[in-house]
Amino acid sequence: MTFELIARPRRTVAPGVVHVPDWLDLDAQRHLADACREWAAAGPGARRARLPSGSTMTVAAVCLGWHWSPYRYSRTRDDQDGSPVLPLPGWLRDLGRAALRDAYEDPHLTYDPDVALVNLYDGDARMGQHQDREERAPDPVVSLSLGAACVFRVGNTENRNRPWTDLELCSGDLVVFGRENRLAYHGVPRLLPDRDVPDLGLPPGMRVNVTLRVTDLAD
Ligand SMILES: O=C(O)CCC(=O)C(=O)O
Ligand SMILES: [Fe+2]
Repeated sequence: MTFELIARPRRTVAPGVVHVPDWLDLDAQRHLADACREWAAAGPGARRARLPSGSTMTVAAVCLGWHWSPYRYSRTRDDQDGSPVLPLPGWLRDLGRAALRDAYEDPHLTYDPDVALVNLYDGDARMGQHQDREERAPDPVVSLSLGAACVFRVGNTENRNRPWTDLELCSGDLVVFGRENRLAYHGVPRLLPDRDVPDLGLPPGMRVNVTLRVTDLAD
């Protein structure tokens, strides 16, 4: 298997939006992928959420800390069997804080995410342009990608349309979006299944994305 020989540079895509390629080394990717596999298999498992329009998302997801279903958070898996949401482990919160500090190049930033969404993409799965706006806190979103590469589209804060910037996210990449672009529309228009992928024990062609956020909600 061949890998990129030329390092991809870190990039500030827009104010508050930073892409750090290869932020997770291979061991860290394997550790996170193993955990995602366990979360996706626990209890009622990952599910493709139903949208208010009646259609079903093509991405399957499992949540930690708070259960997100379109378009609200709850402590129980309300669109599944009603069981309690899985806990958000401290090590993942710490990983998110380290990611944010690296992306924003400020080792003193505080960041206490209380929710993680684990998204599982395969085949034709995609995610339309949307805002992450069910959170009460203004803190950034931290996104970690594993497995198959994809196009990640970062748009503007006004609407789903242009201007936008398309990034290629590969396994181990970090994206942070916050500050004046915390509410930027974003999405995943397609996977890039032809790219080389490190062996993380994921099914062939699968992409996993973990986003950490601060809802600041109370029970
Ligand atoms: O899969 C991604 O990279 C983005 C996921 C996302 O936007 C979300 O979970 O709200
Ligand atoms: Fe999102």
